[in-house]
Amino acid sequence: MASPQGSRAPLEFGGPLGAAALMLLLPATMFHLLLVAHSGPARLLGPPPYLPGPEVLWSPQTLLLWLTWLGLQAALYLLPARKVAEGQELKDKNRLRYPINGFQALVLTALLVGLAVSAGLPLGALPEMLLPLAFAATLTAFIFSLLLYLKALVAPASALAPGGNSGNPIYDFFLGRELNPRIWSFDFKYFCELRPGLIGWVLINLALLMQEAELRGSPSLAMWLVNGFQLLYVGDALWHEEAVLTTMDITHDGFGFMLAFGDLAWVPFTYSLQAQFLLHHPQPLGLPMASVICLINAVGYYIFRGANSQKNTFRKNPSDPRVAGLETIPTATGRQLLVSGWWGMVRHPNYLGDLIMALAWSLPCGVSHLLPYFYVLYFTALLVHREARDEQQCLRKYGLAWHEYCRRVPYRILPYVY
Ligand SMILES: NC(=O)C1=CN([C@@H]2O[C@H](COP(=O)(O)OP(=O)(O)OC[C@H]3O[C@@H](n4cnc5c(N)ncnc54)[C@H](OP(=O)(O)O)[C@@H]3O)[C@@H](O)[C@H]2O)C=CC1
Ligand SMILES: CC(C)CCC[C@@H](C)[C@H]1CC=C2C3=C(CC[C@@]21C)[C@@]1(C)CC[C@H](O)C[C@@H]1CC3
Repeated sequence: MASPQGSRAPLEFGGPLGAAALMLLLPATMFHLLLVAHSGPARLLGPPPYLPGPEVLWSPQTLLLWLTWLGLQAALYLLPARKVAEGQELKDKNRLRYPINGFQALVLTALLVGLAVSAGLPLGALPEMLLPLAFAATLTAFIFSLLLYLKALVAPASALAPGGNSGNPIYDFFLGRELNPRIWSFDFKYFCELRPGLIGWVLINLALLMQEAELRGSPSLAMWLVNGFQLLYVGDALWHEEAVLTTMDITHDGFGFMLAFGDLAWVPFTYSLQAQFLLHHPQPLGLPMASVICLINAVGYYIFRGANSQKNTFRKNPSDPRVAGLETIPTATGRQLLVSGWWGMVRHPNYLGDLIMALAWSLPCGVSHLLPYFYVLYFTALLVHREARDEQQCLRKYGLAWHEYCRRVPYRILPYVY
């Protein structure tokens, strides 16, 4: 099958073999983490304490709960939005429209959960259901990716993604064939990227905090910090929801197993690992250390938000007074590249800020275990790989101008190191 660009796009993620391995490895890693976080020794690299049987993983009630959650988030997505944004220009010169109501969905979910808890909903029971819930999410991701793959068979060539159309079914199933699969105006990829997984993550964190309060009389300082930091991160992502429309996930990658599993299962069940760890392995944390950790998170957030906002403002309106004074490099596409400000320090200052925050989320868990640092390790690998993919795409887009940018700003993420 020809790629939509006419010539075949180079294979990523190790081709079909790499894709097949990742489809097994990613769910296995997620279940391993969920099991190990509960166990006494909590060894990241050790064997899981036990292998759960089908009776532990599978429960129709949990599947129903998970589908209700997806249904609730879909209903909130369909509510009137404060704004409707246009996406990047597509190959057929059209632009898709996206509702900007993610933050509203977060607030409404919080209100609904608050009401349900005050009416007696035992949210503290959620941590006991993480394994079957993660199984339901993984199953949903597999079935959903299969339906997306089939849907792409009848999609016009102009709707296909540049990457996920190699002709190898395993690779294409993993990467995703259609760029923006939709039914009417409901955009599946955009919905999944920001709603059920991200909001589910903070809900799981909250349930872990409530369970800790039940067990120990009150939540620990470490648990408060992890909850607060990650709520800030998710709230920020939903507040700046429009920015996701320019990420490679929306503009370049198809919607397949990688993103469906990543969004629906990986994010809520592994990104909540620190809070899971703290519930079962309470860590003493004094105020001086907590203040240092808050400072680290604040520095990370300052860089992350400063860099993202500077680029978004510049891309929307280069004459905006907040960015008009910055030095730029012209490119043959007519777009410019910032070469001073945050984007003149390293080529991915937003990744640096994100990584500093990742560290701050793990530090409240102490230094006795490696497990809570899984996120830092995984995230470093993800961002290094993502940065390399982005470089390739920028090189294709901007050619010589990108070479000039790399010459002027030689470091990728960490000044003078990488
Ligand atoms: N928590 C998580 O799991 C994850 C978090 N993230 C976070 O999401 C955010 C978005 O990340 P991501 O989509 O990867 O990438 P970026 O937001 O960094 O966007 C990269 C794009 O920015 C533009 N760009 C690059 N350099 C310049 C420059 N000097 N001047 C102007 N524009 C430039 C290019 O696109 P163009 O020129 O076309 O505008 C490039 O393709 C980041 O903050 C990241 O940390 C990302 C992945 C996972
Ligand atoms: C399962 C694999 C390991 C890969 C999964 C990748 C996904 C988990 C991530 C791909 C890009 C993402 C982005 C975010 C969350 C993680 C995923 C979905 C954000 C929404 C996180 C908050 C930021 O402010 C914006 C991010 C955009 C990209």
